[in-house]
Amino acid sequence: MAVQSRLVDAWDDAKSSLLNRLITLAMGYKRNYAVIQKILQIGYFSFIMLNLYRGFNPKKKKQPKQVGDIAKKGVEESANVDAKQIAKQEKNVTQEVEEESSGKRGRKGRKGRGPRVEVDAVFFQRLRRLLKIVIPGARSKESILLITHSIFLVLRTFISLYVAELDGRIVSAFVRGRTRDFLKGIAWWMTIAIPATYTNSLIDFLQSKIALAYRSRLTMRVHDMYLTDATYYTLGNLDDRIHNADQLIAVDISRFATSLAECYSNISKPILDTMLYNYQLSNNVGAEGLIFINLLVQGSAVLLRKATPPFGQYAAEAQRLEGEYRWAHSRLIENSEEVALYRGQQLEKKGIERAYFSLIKHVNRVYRIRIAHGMVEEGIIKWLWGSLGLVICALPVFFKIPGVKVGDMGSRTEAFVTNRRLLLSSSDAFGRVMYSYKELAELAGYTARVTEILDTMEEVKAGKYQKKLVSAAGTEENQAVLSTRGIVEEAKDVEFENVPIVSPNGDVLVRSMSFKLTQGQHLLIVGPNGCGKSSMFRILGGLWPVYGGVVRKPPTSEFFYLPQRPYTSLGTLRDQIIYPHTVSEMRAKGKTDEDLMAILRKLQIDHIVEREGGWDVQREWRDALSGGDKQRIAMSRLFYHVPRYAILDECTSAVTLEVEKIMYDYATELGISMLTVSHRPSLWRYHQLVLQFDGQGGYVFTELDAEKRLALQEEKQGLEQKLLSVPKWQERLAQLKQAQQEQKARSRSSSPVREIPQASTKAAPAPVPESEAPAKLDSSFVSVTAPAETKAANTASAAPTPAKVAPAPAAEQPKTAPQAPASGKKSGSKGKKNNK
Ligand SMILES: Nc1ncnc2c1ncn2[C@@H]1O[C@H](COP(=O)(O)OP(=O)(O)OP(=O)(O)O)[C@@H](O)[C@H]1O
Repeated sequence: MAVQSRLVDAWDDAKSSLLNRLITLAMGYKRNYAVIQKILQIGYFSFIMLNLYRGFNPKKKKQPKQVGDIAKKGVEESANVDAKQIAKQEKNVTQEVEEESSGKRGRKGRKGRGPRVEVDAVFFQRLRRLLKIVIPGARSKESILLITHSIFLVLRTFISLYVAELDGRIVSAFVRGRTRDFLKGIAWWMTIAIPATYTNSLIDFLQSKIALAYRSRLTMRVHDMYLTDATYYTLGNLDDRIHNADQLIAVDISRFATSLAECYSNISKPILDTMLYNYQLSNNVGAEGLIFINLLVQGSAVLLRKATPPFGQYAAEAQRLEGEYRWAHSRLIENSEEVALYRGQQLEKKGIERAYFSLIKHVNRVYRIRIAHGMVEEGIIKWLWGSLGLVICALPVFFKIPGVKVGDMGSRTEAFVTNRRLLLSSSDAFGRVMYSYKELAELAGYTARVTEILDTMEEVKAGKYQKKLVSAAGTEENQAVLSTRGIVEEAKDVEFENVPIVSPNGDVLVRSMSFKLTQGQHLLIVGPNGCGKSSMFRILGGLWPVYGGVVRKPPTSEFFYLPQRPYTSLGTLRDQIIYPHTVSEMRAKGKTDEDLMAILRKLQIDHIVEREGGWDVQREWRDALSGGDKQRIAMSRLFYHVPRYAILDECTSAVTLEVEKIMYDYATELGISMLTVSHRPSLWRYHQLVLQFDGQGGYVFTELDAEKRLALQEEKQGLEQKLLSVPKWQERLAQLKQAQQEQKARSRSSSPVREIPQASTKAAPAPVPESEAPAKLDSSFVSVTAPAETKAANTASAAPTPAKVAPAPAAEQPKTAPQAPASGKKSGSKGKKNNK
């Protein structure tokens, strides 16, 4: 019993001491309420700031090997690796490039196999790089716009805070029935509307201006890179990474700029709003409840974030597919004439629709994902957090909060309305921070696309290409060629010294080429299709890399290129002739329209000026001029610029021999050295040197004796024509032999045999010049069957009856063929029948 009573006493003591302590704690809490509130508020805001900071600066994850890394090794460093490794590596690069272009990557990219598109350290690293471009300095136009924009964003938040309080006052005046206060409140409401509406409109305006300014900065930077060093060419021809640079430059940069500008106001303002509204709320309802509810909100936000699909990845993929679809259309427009003449629209339609449906399939998939995600998102943000908010607003009414007065119904209504408005604004702001995660993910997608083009251009400019290589490129011998780089030196003459000709896909067309062309000499380049004739020009023009040896040449400005399909620029007729000069450059050069007219007159195309309506008429010259006109306009460019060297790549294929002669004579007169690719023998006499490719990797560089070569060519053509007749003559010979055998057989079986006098039975051999005869015909051949068409011809011919010895088929019969003497009597039955 005693023990029990002792235990009860001890328990009572403990209870009263705990109670005392709690009372002391509560008293202390009440006494220091203001300080505690401050500490809680500071702790709460520090926590929010830390969370935000961590959100924007995630830990750097170990980066997977990117395609670029592999590619860097692909061509450049592969000399140090054995052939097996190269083949394997090449296969990987090819596979990755193929996957990239066929859009198979999808979420794989997230697992580290492809370019990452996530809101992570890589994204912020890329974004920082782009921000340096779009906001180049603190005093730049963009900074000033951003600061002004930020000021108005803050102003709007303060206006909202004031409006929340005003709203409470108006409702309170209404509940209390105080007409004067109510009207005063309404008057303020109307007054505040003026700065509020102005601020809102200005925020939208400034946001658009910022987006435009970002776009311009980035576009200018990309143009600077894209339109120098022929990057627009190398990007498409020597590298496989960028398939639609036009889409990237024209559309993706714009989307990035808009998204970046939106993200700023959609993230910075809601963050500021959340802080200010929550601060105000914590003053009104106490920091404790707010912290508790915010912890719940933070927890659900983390869940929501985890459940957010990779929208950035989806945005990037959608952009890529948009680009493919657009490209399919632009290809059709570019080649509309060819497609129309082939009636190839059905096939083209299939291709275009394939691109379109790939895009639509992807967009639909994203829409479906968005439904589920949107439901979860709205359920949490709007409904769950909304109800929590209502609980917070009611806290001062149901719980006694130190320092917060709960007055009459009017004050309670005022407090509730104000808090509810604050809470709505706060949850809206927090919701926008949450939604902005999605926008941020999309921004990550655009950032990745824009960074991709910048990175690729930088690498391409530095000579690092990623291209699907031909299988032959993997051989040890070819790798040795691909792994080195040659030297380009400036010189007066053109000289190749042991230079390999290599196509961008690693095909070694000629292992080592050497030749020299001094100024004033003309070089003819011949060889079968695809042997590397134009490739040599591309190396000479600096478009393709030099993989070895030494290229000595004058600067690129000393060369002028005339292709088979001349380029027509946008602009006037004058612009076509002076391209790539501008009119002011033309004037500075001391040239006038009369000079241009003189050039056109020389090329017999001066009538075009009047026909088209003068020098200043603008047209789509590609369609307005015929093929020959375009080639002559291109020639006029040559005579306007008068370069030291002209590269003529089948540039006279559509003009007459007369115009061709005028062009070559005039170019020679002007001292232009010509490097011509042409299969026309008529051009030989203008060249002293010839570079002949054999199409097997070999070549001959020698002097060109046009007369001798033309004679040889003629003889060769004659022989080739004769050789064409050989099979027919052989067939004929076989017929004759067979006829002879039949004749002999018949003569042996018939008795008594009437001897045919030898002289009269001798048929003249077919009238074949000796050189053409495949074999000497036996003179005893008589009365054999002629081919149908010959028989008809013979029947129609005048008497005497033509020989029954069949001549060669009509088409093959030489014009000088003598008539065979008649021998109708000895004709076989078939011959007789025919003669009837
Ligand atoms: N941009 C490119 N990318 C990959 N390969 C290319 C590229 N341009 C040309 N080639 C390849 O290089 C090889 C040589 O091409 P090139 O244009 O020099 O031939 P060519 O001798 O001028 O032929 P043709 O007489 O038909 O014009 C061809 O096999 C071609 O497929």
